[in-house]
Amino acid sequence: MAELGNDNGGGKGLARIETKAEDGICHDDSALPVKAQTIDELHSLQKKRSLPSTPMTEGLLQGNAAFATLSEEERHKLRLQSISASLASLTRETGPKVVKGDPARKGESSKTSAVHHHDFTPTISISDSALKFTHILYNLSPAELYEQAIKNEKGSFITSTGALATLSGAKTGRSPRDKRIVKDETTAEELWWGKGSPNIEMDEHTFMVNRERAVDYLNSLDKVFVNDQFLNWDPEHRIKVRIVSARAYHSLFMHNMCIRPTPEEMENFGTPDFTIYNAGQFPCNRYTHYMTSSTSIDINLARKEMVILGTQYAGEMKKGLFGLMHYLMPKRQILSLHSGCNMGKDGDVALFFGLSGTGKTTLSTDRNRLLIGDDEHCWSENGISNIEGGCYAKCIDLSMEKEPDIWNAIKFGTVLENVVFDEHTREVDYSDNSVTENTRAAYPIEYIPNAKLPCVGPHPKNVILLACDAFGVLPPVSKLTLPQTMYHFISGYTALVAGTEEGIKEPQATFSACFGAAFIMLHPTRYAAMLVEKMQKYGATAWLVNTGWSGGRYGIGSRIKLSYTRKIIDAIHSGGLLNANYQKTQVFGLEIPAEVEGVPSEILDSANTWLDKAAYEETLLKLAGLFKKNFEVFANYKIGQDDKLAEEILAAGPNF
Ligand SMILES: Nc1ncnc2c1ncn2[C@@H]1O[C@H](COP(=O)(O)OP(=O)(O)O)[C@@H](O)[C@H]1O
Ligand SMILES: C=C(OP(=O)(O)O)C(=O)O
Ligand SMILES: [Ca+2]
Ligand SMILES: [Mn+2]
Repeated sequence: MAELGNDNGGGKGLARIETKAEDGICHDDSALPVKAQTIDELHSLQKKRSLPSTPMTEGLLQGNAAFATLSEEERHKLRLQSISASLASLTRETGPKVVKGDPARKGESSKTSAVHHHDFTPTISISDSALKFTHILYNLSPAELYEQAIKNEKGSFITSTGALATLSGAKTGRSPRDKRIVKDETTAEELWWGKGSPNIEMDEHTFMVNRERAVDYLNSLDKVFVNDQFLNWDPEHRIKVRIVSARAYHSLFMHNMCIRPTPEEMENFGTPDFTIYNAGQFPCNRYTHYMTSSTSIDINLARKEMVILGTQYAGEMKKGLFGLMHYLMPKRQILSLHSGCNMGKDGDVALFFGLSGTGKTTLSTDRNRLLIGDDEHCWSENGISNIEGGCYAKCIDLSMEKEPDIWNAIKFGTVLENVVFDEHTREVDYSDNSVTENTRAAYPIEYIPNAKLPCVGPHPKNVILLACDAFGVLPPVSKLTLPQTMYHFISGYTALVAGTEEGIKEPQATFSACFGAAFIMLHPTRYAAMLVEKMQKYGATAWLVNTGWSGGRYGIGSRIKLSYTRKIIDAIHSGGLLNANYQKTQVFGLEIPAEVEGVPSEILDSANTWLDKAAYEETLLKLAGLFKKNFEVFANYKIGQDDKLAEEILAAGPNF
């Protein structure tokens, strides 16, 4: 065995290999050694502390004047106190002791300012849980949330394009039957209750039982995530929301979906206007009054709180907040809309209404236009504003060719829910529905290259009602009169196919008032009246677009090609379609154009596309009957100021 050296220090170990800088050999050794004395110190050098946020100027602090005079440290302390108060429960009356930062990284954070809340006299005896700390992971960045998710949440992986793949658990869609709204003296008067309404009541006490269950669960954890963010890009009507959740997946989802505050806005956030407690991993107690399953989504408008138990589907949070906006905004004469929205280069704005899966996200994301938002908007005196800061796209069968902008948005920072990927390459197979048909991508709106920032625009020129008609009888496009617009807006029709099992399944007609009955709080006619008033005032034209079947119902015909639908939408935007020759259809009385550039004319009248004419007639009448039956509940309602309008709307439905 060769000798390694000659200065063997008395058998204490291996001899040192001598390297001399001046012999010109070991160049890679010539750099200065690291400054750190220990491994821990070395690791502490890896992460640079974020710069303190920009000094505040007077103007930015309107309404938060008290905050302005405080030092950075005092503001941090106030924030922790506010979070502690958010997490107050019966066992810990003033909230837990909260510490900023990850418990796994003890001593690393230079700002572990804890808030101890035990200088009060407890009215009930302290429990063990009251003595523990809850670590708060406050407004973490996407990178930090990735690390948290991958370390702690099963089913979290990085995909080949850098997105965070997550599993939402047993629930992969919303649970509207498990949603409850607290009925108190005020909401009993204000909200829409009873037949057809999405608002199922619960009492204040039961809400508190569920709230306590959620808060106790969250407080029992070592750490919880807190997001402080905004809703609504209209600065006059911005709402501050706080989301407390147990999963990094939920925190990243809301980071993407709500409006992200700037560092200054974060410093001066103050008290939230509304708080979500997402304890989705933990079930509700089925023995609690009003509960019919282990899932409960509870909204208390008086307390400005929402509690989630028993479902981890993240869309529940975004749509819960949408419900809140449907309550708050009409009080300010602002119309809240379940719609996508985009704007042409010349400033022409279009709204896309439609139920889930009808194409709001797909069609509002358009290479040639600026994206204002894909799902939730407000129409005020100031024009249109997006409520959210991100998009939530369906990804089943997503392809680069058909939807390039959505495809490219699936990168670092994007949450990919319930998709299936190759275990080695981590390439996603968008055609795989093994987990669910409702696979989703949530990304910040700026991931779409032609997003309109800030997400606001002028009053709309076109209002497009989307229906995915699996019966295959509605025409691909028709121009609507104002009463027809109201009729179809209040009806809120779409028909999807029930299941994904083999074999032909009957299409299921769905009627959802205002194209979003699950989220509205007031009677549909209240929103409809506002829509009429605004469309008249600003001269908008409405269109009904069938993004569903043609040539026969589901199982016989086929879905209208996305490329044709896009051509139709192009013709609406350009104004060209206004000049087409129109002809009225039977039964529904819809005005259909003879020609649309780039679309085969024979498909424009659905009757032409069916081989079996008798089956067409029969299916048409069947659907018309379903419309009629659905509208019965609205027949006696007044819309707007004059009675004539209500009559006209009723007459604008199918006639047979
Ligand atoms: N003709 C069409 N028009 C619109 N979408 C279509 C069409 N054909 C197929 N699709 C698919 O339907 C789905 C529409 O979903 P999405 O745009 O997310 O709906 P929403 O945002 O209204 O919930 C997408 O997966 C899209 O690719
Ligand atoms: C998130 C949802 O919205 P949409 O399908 O309309 O995009 C939903 O309805 O659960
Ligand atoms: Ca939606
Ligand atoms: Mn959508």
